[in-house]
Amino acid sequence: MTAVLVVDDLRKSYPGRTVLDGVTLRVHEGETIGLVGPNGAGKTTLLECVEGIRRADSGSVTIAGVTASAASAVFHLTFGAQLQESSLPNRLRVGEAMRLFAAFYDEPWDIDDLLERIDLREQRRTMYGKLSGGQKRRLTLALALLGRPPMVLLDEPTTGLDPHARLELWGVLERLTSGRTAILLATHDMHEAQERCDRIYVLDQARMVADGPVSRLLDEAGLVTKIRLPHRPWMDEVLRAVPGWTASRVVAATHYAYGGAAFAGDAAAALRQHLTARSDEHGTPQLLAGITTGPADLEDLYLIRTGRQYA
Ligand SMILES: Nc1ncnc2c1ncn2[C@@H]1O[C@H](COP(=O)(O)OP(=O)(O)OP(=O)(O)O)[C@@H](O)[C@H]1O
Repeated sequence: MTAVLVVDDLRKSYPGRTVLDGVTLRVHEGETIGLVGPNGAGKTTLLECVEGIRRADSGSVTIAGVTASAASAVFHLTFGAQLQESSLPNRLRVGEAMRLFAAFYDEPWDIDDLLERIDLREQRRTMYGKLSGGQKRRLTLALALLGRPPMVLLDEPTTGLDPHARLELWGVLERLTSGRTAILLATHDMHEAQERCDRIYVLDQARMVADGPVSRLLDEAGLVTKIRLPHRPWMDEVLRAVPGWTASRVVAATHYAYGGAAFAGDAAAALRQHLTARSDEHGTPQLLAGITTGPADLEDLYLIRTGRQYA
């Protein structure tokens, strides 16, 4: 597979703070890649360095073989971007915005066709300020893709949208990229990232702490099965005796115990056995009734890799 975006050993510091500490990343043709990480992890800074609007201290960024540079018109044709603050003048009409942006490109998308695909044909004469949040987001996404770039960068594109508007936006993205355009998506929505992305990069405290397809990351981290049960102070001691247990997370009075493949089969039964012994001792029979078992997901991996609670 051809790499469209190549980021190598990117470093960026602000006075007294390192924001990117040797970040390396690849996005290949047609891939949808998720970039996740806690607030302040450096995601926006990374996207800004990729777009050439922020200069890194060292390292390199190329898109479609062109080196990132704010001044290079050729570089700006290699990608489209929908940023957190993407916005247009309130009085600009939908059709006017399309024509304005189309003028930047040699072979832009046909405007009527594009309006149809983003379901804004009837809003052609509507001013940007009068559109709903979902319509605004569909329009700015279409403008990012109007020049048919090989790559698109999206910074939290669905944040603040209701579930229908989110689905509509994903529909638009699929219709406009058709599996050809490389997509880098920064998001806080773990379910969306798991469902939509081919691979995930987890950025935490300026470094990439995990990268790969979600199923492989979960497997490697030993996070296949999740058992949820009421927490007791002696729970870790009991779990250490259960084969396959890899990690735990405690939130308020709930204990989340994780395990790899070996944990999946009889772990809940083994756990029940261990707990039965302790339950008698501690008089907590309701513990057994509170056990639920299910698959671990990207949110679990994220919380464990970027949280400060380790097993
Ligand atoms: N121009 C700047 N000067 C100094 N510090 C900055 C500047 N821009 C960002 N930072 C700091 O760099 C760190 C990373 O910020 P960044 O916006 O890249 O994180 P993020 O992962 O995108 O966060 P969020 O998920 O909240 O959008 C933060 O601590 C932020 O305060």
